[in-house]
Amino acid sequence: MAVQIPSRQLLIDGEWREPLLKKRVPVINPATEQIIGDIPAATAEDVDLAVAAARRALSRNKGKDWALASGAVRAKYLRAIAAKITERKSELATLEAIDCGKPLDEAAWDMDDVAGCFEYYADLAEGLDAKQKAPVSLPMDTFKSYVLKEPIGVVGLITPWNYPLLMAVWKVAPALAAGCAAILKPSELASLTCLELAEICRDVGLPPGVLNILTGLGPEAGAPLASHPNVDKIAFTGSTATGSKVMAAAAQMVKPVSLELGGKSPIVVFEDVDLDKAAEWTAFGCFWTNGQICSATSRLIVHESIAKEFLDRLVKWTEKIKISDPLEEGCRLGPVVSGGQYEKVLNFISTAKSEGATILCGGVRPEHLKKGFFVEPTIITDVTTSMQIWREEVFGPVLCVKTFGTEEEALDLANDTHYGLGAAVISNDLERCDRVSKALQAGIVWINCSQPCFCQAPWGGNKRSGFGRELGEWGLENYMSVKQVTQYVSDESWGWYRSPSKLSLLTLLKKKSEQKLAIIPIPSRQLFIDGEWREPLLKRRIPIINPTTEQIIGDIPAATAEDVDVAVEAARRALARNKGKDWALASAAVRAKCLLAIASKEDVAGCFEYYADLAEGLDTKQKAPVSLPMKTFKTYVTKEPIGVVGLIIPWLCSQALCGSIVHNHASSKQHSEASNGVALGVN
Ligand SMILES: NC(=O)C1=CN([C@@H]2O[C@H](COP(=O)(O)OP(=O)(O)OC[C@H]3O[C@@H](n4cnc5c(N)ncnc54)[C@H](O)[C@@H]3O)[C@@H](O)[C@H]2O)C=CC1
Ligand SMILES: NCCCC(=O)O
Repeated sequence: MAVQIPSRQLLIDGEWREPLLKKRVPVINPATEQIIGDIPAATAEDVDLAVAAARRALSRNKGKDWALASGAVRAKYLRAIAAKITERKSELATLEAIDCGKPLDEAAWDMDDVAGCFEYYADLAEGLDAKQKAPVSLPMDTFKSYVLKEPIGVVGLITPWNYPLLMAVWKVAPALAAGCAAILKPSELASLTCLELAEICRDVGLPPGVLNILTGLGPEAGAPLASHPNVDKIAFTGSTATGSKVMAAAAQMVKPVSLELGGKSPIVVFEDVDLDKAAEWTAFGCFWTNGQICSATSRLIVHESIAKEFLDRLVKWTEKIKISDPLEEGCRLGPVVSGGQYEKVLNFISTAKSEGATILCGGVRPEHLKKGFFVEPTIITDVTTSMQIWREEVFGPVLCVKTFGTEEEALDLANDTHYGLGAAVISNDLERCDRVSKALQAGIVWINCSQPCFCQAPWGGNKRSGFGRELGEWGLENYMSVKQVTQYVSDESWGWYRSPSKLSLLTLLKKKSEQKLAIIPIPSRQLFIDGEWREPLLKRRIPIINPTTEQIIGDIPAATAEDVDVAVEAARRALARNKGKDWALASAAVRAKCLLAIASKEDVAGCFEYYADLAEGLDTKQKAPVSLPMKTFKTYVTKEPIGVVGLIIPWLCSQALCGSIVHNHASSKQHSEASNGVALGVN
């Protein structure tokens, strides 16, 4: 089928604009290896124009046209875009399939998801208005406080090629719903549908500059966007290596980022499963989207008692997968996206072979396809945990396999990765599934399935898979900043300073307490590590100077990298002790008790007490159900501690601890104790 590729330019300020340097990048159909068109290639000069257009969009009519318009106004545009996507579904799906190589049926499914995502965020945009000015309950009735949620501003959205339009829309829809203006930079390997989104935005009359679309190369268009001083936030999906560069660039401007990166996700298959059902989910979990899914469950961990029979069955399912041109009817696996990706996948397979692994099936180009970047779905056994194929993301249709004997062994294997995006568990024992889900270190856990993804539920990873969550209400939060508004509502004057007409009581009290403080001895302390006072390994100390008298009044221990290592180890042990049950996996009420015990001993009690209350509340908020449009799946959300956290605080530490200068003013004694106690800890 000859498909017409529209010739497009960059979308800047609501207009098609030729790139200033007039560069273009060829579009190659990965199924035929032929050049079928080209896309405009933006450079830093175009990024400047797009950022300026986005800023204008935010400030036009004093913001009332977009950022300060009601959510209901923005929802109308989102719904109009959704309707156009649905109207053009078949054409868009075809463009997607020939651009990135995904089977046409999958591309059509993506277009439904794209329209659904715009609809979903239209609903959330409407809901935003009613949620503004949410009151904050305060312990003092002389103040009242509320919270405003505001659009972050101009956001840069950088996206990959595996779901070219869907990954873009996971960012575009919530960013626009929130009231941001955006610059989208899709992957140079697949941008056609994003350029059609540009045409759709023009069709529906989206205000100029609200969405700008810059196609082009990563270093030439993505990098200047990430480092641009007038961009307020970057949301990135792509490889861990590029994500780290984007984060470093954004850090120069202290710009927030959210990162959705790679993965090497496990699927654990227990001995009690229906072999065919489990085999189909295992194949789908790794071979769907031609294996190019960041959350692909590409490490199979199967119980040793069923391994042989299960693998026989899995090979049979795999060999039945129809590999063809993505536009051919019934295609279930197309080519990988590019020549570079094809070479990369084949190199992974040959390295696995040379390291001693066995190619159980696949591993080569399908015989019937002489052209195109096709790789047969591949299953690799005899894998060790030190092999590249076990540790690194392939981003192609390659599954590696290990067996286990006990649940504990399965979990050790599953969590044996720097990544933490997805994980799946297949078993008929739902209690076991629940237990295993809790212990899997991943942002998304599938039970008795792998990969289904709903725009209502949060998406994102831990460890080197990135941070921040897309989709659901969490996706909207990504593009909003939270503003606290606090008002003094008492008729009394504040009374902190000595009034010109009378000496305030508070000032007198303060003077008294200062006098008392002058005679308080400064305790001599060490570092607090692993529940013990420990002298710094290099035995260094820093003098404490009383800023009023300029005298040395004591000293504090000075940690170095060596002590940090010891403290981090202690914190990791604290998390792992008793399989986590002593702290991280203990009920939050247990942690609340500790906070209350501390509160009773410290003058900084208010903050500890407040978080003790919140900790107690955490338990009942776990497993919050997410309402889904399909009855065949159910989803819930749990909140887990991030892990070991380093807390670095400035010299105003006692205030930081109190959270408020209003009801707790700490003495200098408390200053030094606090800085000893909280330099590093487990959250
Ligand atoms: N966590 C998630 O939700 C997803 C993660 N991915 C990950 O993405 C990777 C594959 O996608 P690719 O497009 O190859 O990733 P990539 O990291 O090469 O490119 C991603 C995007 O970043 C741009 N880019 C490249 N260099 C840049 C730079 N220096 N500064 C700014 N932007 C730059 C590219 O042009 C592209 O638009 C895989 O590793 C996969 O795991 C893909 C899809 C979803
Ligand atoms: N089903 C969408 C998964 C997108 C991704 O690769 O993250």
